[in-house]
Amino acid sequence: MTTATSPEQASTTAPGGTERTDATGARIGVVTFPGSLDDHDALRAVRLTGAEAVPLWHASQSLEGVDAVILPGGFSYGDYLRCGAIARFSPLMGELIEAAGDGMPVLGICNGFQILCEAHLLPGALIRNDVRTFVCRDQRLRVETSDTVWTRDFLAGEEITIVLKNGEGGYVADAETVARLEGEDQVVFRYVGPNPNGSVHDIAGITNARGNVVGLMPHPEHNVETLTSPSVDGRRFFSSVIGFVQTLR
Ligand SMILES: NC(=O)CC[C@H](N)C(=O)O
Repeated sequence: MTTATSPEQASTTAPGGTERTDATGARIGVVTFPGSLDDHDALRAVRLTGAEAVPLWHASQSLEGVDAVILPGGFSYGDYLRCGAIARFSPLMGELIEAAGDGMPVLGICNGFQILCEAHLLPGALIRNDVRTFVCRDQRLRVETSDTVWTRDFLAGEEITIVLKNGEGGYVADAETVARLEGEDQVVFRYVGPNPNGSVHDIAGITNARGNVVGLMPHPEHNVETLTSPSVDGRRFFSSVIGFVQTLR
């Protein structure tokens, strides 16, 4: 356990640890699948914003009492079949689907978003970028709604910069689903400027109807420190959910 008195100080703890920062009392789990890449950055971002970061293993059947869960980016199961198609059947996903149904906050980042779609916690699918190449860039986004547990600390209409890096980021869904997402305020993020991957309606991220499950292709966990990033806009994803968890206490 760290004796840090601020989230900044708490960020000096080693990656992968479970130290409680005591800054907020929130416990946020990050699931590691075989092939996950960004789990350590997600754990670090959680600590940096003042919550306890809890590493969760995909083959476990316990969410260890966490308040919220992040499915991180990467290449789970080597992207075989389709991105996220195998990870969706990991034992922990059964627990996660049940917990999400009960209102637990769940954030899927890139490969995590792909897994959430494969698990039908979010509608639609992610397909190969229309440019047929892996895209990696600082991406301008518009926050379309602050009415989710992961975007409470943003203003609707605000523009932010978050890293985008994927090969299969084209969001698709049938016309009826897209109309429902648009009509029910479930499009959470939209690409600003040239569409980087062919996503329908420039959609970069969506939420379920309840606003507790959010998936997006860009990577907020990489935009939390000025040393490595042109923006720290990613921090507010984590502060949003921490604030939400605190309202439940
Ligand atoms: N950064 C990621 O999570 C990549 C996701 C997936 N492997 C893709 O290339 O689309």
